[in-house]
Amino acid sequence: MSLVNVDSTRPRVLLLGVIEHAQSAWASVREIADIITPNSTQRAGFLREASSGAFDECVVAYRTFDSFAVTGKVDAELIDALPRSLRFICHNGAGYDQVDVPACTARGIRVSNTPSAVDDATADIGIFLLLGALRNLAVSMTALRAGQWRGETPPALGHDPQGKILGILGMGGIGRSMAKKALAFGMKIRYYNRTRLHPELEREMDAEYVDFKTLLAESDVLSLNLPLNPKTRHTISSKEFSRMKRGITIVNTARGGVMDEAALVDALNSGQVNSVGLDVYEEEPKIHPGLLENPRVMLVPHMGTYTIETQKKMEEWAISNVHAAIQSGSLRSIVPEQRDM
Ligand SMILES: O=CC(=O)O
Repeated sequence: MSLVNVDSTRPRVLLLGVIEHAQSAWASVREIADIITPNSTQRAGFLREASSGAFDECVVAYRTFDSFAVTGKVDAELIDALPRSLRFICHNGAGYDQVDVPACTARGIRVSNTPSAVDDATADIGIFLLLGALRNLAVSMTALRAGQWRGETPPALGHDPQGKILGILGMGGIGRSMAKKALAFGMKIRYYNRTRLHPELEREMDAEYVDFKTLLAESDVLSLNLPLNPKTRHTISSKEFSRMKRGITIVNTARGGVMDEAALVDALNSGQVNSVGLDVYEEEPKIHPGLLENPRVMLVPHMGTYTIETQKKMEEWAISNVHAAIQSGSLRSIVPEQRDM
């Protein structure tokens, strides 16, 4: 543990990860709280450090997606090692599948994420992957860099987005941003979500609400925009692929685990899925070899929010949750599962 200028009357904040961009927002936290950072670099050490009392009296933890490398999942075991004083976990990211929310709830810890800050950047990558997968750009981009122009076997002709049905599975902020951008490419929007959108929002995106089976059956392109949790794991697997139009294109900027990667490889190999654009993988940073080998797969390494502007926005949002926790004992954006807490 390292700690600077400790004042026992000031609240303590546990910093899990690094603040890269929002330095002035973070400085304002430093003014009102003592910041504690772990020395450990892997989970076993972190658990020992936590159990030794190094983080005692911390009230809030700020965490980044990359802090997973040090702490592993924020699960019951980790929470048990953390001090009883901890009341809030402020996650920097929209997706919070690294945090076991029911385990936090059981210990009275409230969790926040950074919704909406990520919407545009993630949808932009979604559109890039959608166009890239429709146009089979992975093949020619790789060939060009290898000095082979379009390659020995030039890519098959691609498809235009105009007039195609884009099915959006999960119509939260990213799904809605994806819909608006896809409209500009002349796509027709259908969507399925647990709760139907307000009619005004549907009109804004010219989006038609359909059931899950219809979405699978009618989409030319399917975009996955749903969060990963135990209920959504492998929402798309062999049965679902078999219900899709043959030759469909799929884009996933959500989480790898919402789609069964092994079943996806089979569906690509059989031609049931024509092409795919992926930003996320089931076991990042490992990628299924069947995806790496397949030229009809367009891959980027989880870069949905990887822009200076968006990273800064996300940090500022997560820090605003730390502020709210310290100053008013509440959170700006508590995760939906805990809204009644
Ligand atoms: O993947 C990015 C995020 O969850 O914000």
